[in-house]
Amino acid sequence: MVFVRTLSKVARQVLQDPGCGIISNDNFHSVSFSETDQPKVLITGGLGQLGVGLSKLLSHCLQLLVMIEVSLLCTVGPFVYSDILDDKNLRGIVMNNRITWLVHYSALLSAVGEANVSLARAVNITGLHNILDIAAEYGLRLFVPSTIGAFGPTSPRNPTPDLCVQRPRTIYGVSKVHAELMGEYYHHRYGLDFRCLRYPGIISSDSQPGGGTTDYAVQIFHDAVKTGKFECNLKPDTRLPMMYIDDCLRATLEVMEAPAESLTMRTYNINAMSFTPAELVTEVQKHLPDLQVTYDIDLVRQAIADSWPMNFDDSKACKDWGWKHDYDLPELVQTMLTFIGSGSQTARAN
Ligand SMILES: NC(=O)C1=CN([C@@H]2O[C@H](COP(=O)(O)OP(=O)(O)OC[C@H]3O[C@@H](n4cnc5c(N)ncnc54)[C@H](O)[C@@H]3O)[C@@H](O)[C@H]2O)C=CC1
Ligand SMILES: CC(=O)[C@H](N)C(=O)O
Repeated sequence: MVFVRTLSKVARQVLQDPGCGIISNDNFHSVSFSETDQPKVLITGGLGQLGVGLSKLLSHCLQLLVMIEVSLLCTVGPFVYSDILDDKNLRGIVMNNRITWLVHYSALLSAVGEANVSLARAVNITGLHNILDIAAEYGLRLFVPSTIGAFGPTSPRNPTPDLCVQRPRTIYGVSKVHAELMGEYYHHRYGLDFRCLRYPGIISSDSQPGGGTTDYAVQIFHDAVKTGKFECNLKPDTRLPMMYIDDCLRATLEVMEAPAESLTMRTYNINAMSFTPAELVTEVQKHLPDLQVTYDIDLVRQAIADSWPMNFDDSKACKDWGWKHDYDLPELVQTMLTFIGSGSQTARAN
């Protein structure tokens, strides 16, 4: 049970250092975070792929976790309805819940962003402006994820370093470069405690992917288990950096907890593995040899993928705050099939 392993790792950390995770309403006095206060975490985009993962993880350690969503459905934790564009409402949520850490996951991903540029611009850019202002005003520690999508065809692709040309060709990528730069600007200008990781494509079993270019690497597991057939929308030799969600969430908590003096930058690449659809199929077929795979290329997604990094250089994250991934491709596939396989058996039994 790999997920449990990650949970217990975080739980262990929390027990050893009460300042790093447990929330107590009793001893909370200030809205500004200090090393002795315990964080109260607000997650925006709480029902997305990453928000579900992080809120599940933190709900085991934290007594208060607030999530913001555009819909009223709720899985875990206290839950607040709000549009990221409604800055007045956001301010009220932060103030009333005495939030100290904000994890800003609300966004439109790369493929859906291209299908609705004006909405992506509003959510990813105006939404970010709201979050930055509120975080600066209330002295919050702010995490905003960036992505491999923040690079473009003129960036070095194999490997892609932290600092290089960034000229993405999607509204998603443009909004993420904007987020990196605005966060760093607010840090230098106003002292905002802004922290940002560039995630690879994230793979998880307990929610559906939200309209990205790397979605195929999640969908294959669901289709392989349910139907034994998978139609891939990227070419078989398209190489992209990927990461299992447990590694991604652990990296996020580690960078949030890192002492400020250990951070020589505010935006870091993180890396785990890098594979093509063909390599992923081969690994899945080691467990499900009857899996049939066909290719029907989505031209929009393919063009995006061809402009993204093939390998990510995360040496700065390793050096500054000790980042190290746990999952490589074989463990990822084994874990995904175990979770999705057992989930579908339970569903069939019910
Ligand atoms: N999943 C991945 O592979 C990667 C994700 N990221 C970043 O991580 C973050 C979370 O990604 P995912 O969870 O995969 O995305 P997702 O698409 O699964 O979830 C995004 C969430 O944002 C919410 N949202 C959209 N419009 C909103 C609005 N107006 N107000 C409030 N909430 C709104 C959606 O309801 C959804 O729950 C995003 O910022 C994304 O750019 C970065 C790199 C890779
Ligand atoms: C890598 C990402 O940022 C996301 N999964 C997408 O494909 O848009």
